[in-house]
This record gives sequence, structure tokens and C-alpha cells, in this order.
Amino acid sequence: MTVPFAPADSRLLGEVIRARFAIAYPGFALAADLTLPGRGVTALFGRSGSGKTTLLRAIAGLERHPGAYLAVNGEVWQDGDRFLPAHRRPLGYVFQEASLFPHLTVRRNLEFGQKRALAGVGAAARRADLEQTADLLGIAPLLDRLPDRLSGGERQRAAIARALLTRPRLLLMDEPLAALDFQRKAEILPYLERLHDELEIPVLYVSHSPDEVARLADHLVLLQDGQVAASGPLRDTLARLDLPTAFADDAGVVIEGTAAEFDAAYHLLRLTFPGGSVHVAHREVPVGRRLRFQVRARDVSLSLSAERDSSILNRLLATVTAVADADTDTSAHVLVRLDAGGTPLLARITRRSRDQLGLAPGKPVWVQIKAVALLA
Ligand SMILES: Nc1ncnc2c1ncn2[C@@H]1O[C@H](COP(=O)(O)OP(=O)(O)OP(=O)(O)O)[C@@H](O)[C@H]1O
Repeated sequence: MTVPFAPADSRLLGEVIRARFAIAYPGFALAADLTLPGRGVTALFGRSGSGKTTLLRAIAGLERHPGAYLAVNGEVWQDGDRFLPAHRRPLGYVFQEASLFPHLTVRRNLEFGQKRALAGVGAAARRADLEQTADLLGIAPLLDRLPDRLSGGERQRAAIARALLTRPRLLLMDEPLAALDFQRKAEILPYLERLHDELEIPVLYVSHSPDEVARLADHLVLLQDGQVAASGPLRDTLARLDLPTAFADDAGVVIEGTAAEFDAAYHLLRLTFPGGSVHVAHREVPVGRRLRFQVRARDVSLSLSAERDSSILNRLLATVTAVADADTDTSAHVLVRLDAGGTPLLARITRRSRDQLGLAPGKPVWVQIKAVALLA
């Protein structure tokens, strides 16, 4: 396997991705100086034209931008005059459209991916690796088919498997679901969630779909007109009031809970998290399983007492940490950020309610959650 440039001191670079790029095209400039986790899924999120693909291609080394710096988990891929060309970077790249060879079966396509990475590995080990990866992506029964006999979602899963079989140390995914219809997206997302749980390598995932980001990302980079508007853990970044996403209609937080008990009589699953617990309508899952759920700001109301005689099932005690008005004076709403035992939450309430309840940072309140969306 190709050995990328050794770092001067890998301990200083740590298990992170350091990426610094300044890119200028006529009419567009991108400036990014990022430190990203060396494991898990980082979403590059932003509107069309914000620079997501430009950044991903620069990280892949498909374009050489002078003055840039890139190190991935202790290996320097670009620094000053050093530039590891794209074909020598140990990375997998998955595009919007699966680019499988049309004349080769899925198996041959996957073997092609393996060739470079497993030069010194025996045939049996290669086959085991291929079959394990095919299983992970649910394409084992499709290995003998040609790509044009696959659905769009199956083709994309085969493309992901091929990328993984190159044994990359970084996986880049550029809107891998964008070309699929709703049904196919729904079909492929559980496989991406499995990857999220099982991959040891970092994944950079370009998307402009808030739903995909909520389900898959651990870390969020928000790009705006070529600038990094925010970069941080998903949980904290979604709860920021100072970002353009905050007042969007679907603003809300994502919480990772642990299945604690199942109420078979009412078909309700109780999920615990540091701030308390919530009930969601769901089938039984093993106790201890981690599940993500989303709480939108518009589905949260606040009161000063527990109001136990309401139909709302999910009620938590929290403290107000910030209150923000929308940019426009004409908005009837404010956004309240809360802390429930270390878990941030957002509530969208009217300005009138804010004044009536006297909401200000430090005030304890009861949070009532009208709807919890399970993201699995
Ligand atoms: N090679 C290039 N030469 C000149 N301009 C470019 C080049 N590549 C990208 N651009 C411009 O840079 C800007 C950012 O493009 P980019 O594809 O990175 O955005 P994006 O956020 O990925 O958008 P989308 O979500 O639509 O894919 C656009 O204005 C685009 O026209």
C-alpha cells in the first residue's frame, strides 16, 4: 500500500482531519480552516453553490490549490510543496451517480476496487472481505448481476461497497442519495446508518438534506457562500441561535437516546438521555439500543408548572439558557434555547408567551414536547 507523507509529529496531529484551503474561482471564493473528528460522519451542509463539492474535491486532491494544508489522522496529504496526488490518497469517493463499470458484474466491479488495496493479500482473504462488505450493504444476492439490472439504490450501495473495498482511510460521499427518489432513499438510509455504526474511518458526507444530516451526522460543517459559518458537534450546532438555520421552519435538535423499556400495552418505547426520558410510538427494541430522535422547536411548548392534566406525554424540567428574536421585527415568534441535564433543546414560542412567562436565561421551566420523531 502507498505510504503517504509521514507527519513531522503524528502526536501533534492526533486523530483528526486538519484541512485548510483558500480557493478562488472567478466569482467564487472558498476559505476553510477546519479541524474535524478522525472518526464518525461529518456532514458538509449548505445551499447549492456554497462550496461543498469544491471542498470535497480539494480534500480528494482532484485539484491542487497552492498554500493548502491537509492531514488525515496523522498523515499529511498536502503541505507547502508536498502534494499527494489523488490516485495515491487512500480514500474512497462516492458520487451522486454510481459510476460502476456497465460491462462488469457487481462482483467484478467490487474486485476492481480491491485490486489496488489488497495487492499482497491472498484470494481467500479477499473473497471474505468482499463478502463481508457485500453483506454490510445488503448486496450479497446481487453479486452476479450487471449494473443495469439493479435499482438506483442498489447501484449506489454497490458503489459504496466498491469504495470501501479499496480499504480507504477516509470516505468522501458527495450527495450519494441526491439522484434517488423518496422510496430508494428510504431503502438505502438504514445501510448508511449501519456504516455509521461500523466504520472505523472518518466519512465526509456532502448533503443539503436536513433529514439526512439529522440521521447520519455526528459533526456538522455549515458552509455559506464559501465560508464556514459553523463547525461543531451536530447536537450543539443544531441548537445554536446565531446561525441562519435557527429560524428555519424545521429547526430543532437531534438527541441520542438509549432504549430503556417498552410498554407493550400502549406500544410506547421509553428512551433515556442525560436530560430525562421521552416516550415514542415504536415497536420493541432491545434495551440498551441507541436511537436518535429529533425534537423540532415548533413542537416544544413551555410552562412554569408541570401541567400533569394535559395529553402531552413528554415533559422535562429544563433551564432557559438563551432567548433570541428573529432578524425581522415583524415575527411573532422567538426561539428559546434550553438545557435539560446537559442536553440542548430549542422551543419556538410567541413573543407574548415569552413576556407572560418572564422567560430569561437561568429561569427553570417545564418543557412539553408535542412530537418526537424517531430517526430510524
Ligand atoms: N472549476 C471551477 N471553476 C470555476 N468555478 C467553479 C469551479 N468549480 C466550482 N465552481 C463554482 O464554485 C461555486 C461552488 O460550487 P460547488 O459545486 O462547490 O457548490 P456546492 O455547494 O457543492 O453546490 P451543489 O449543492 O449545487 O452541488 C459555484 O459558484 C461554482 O460555479
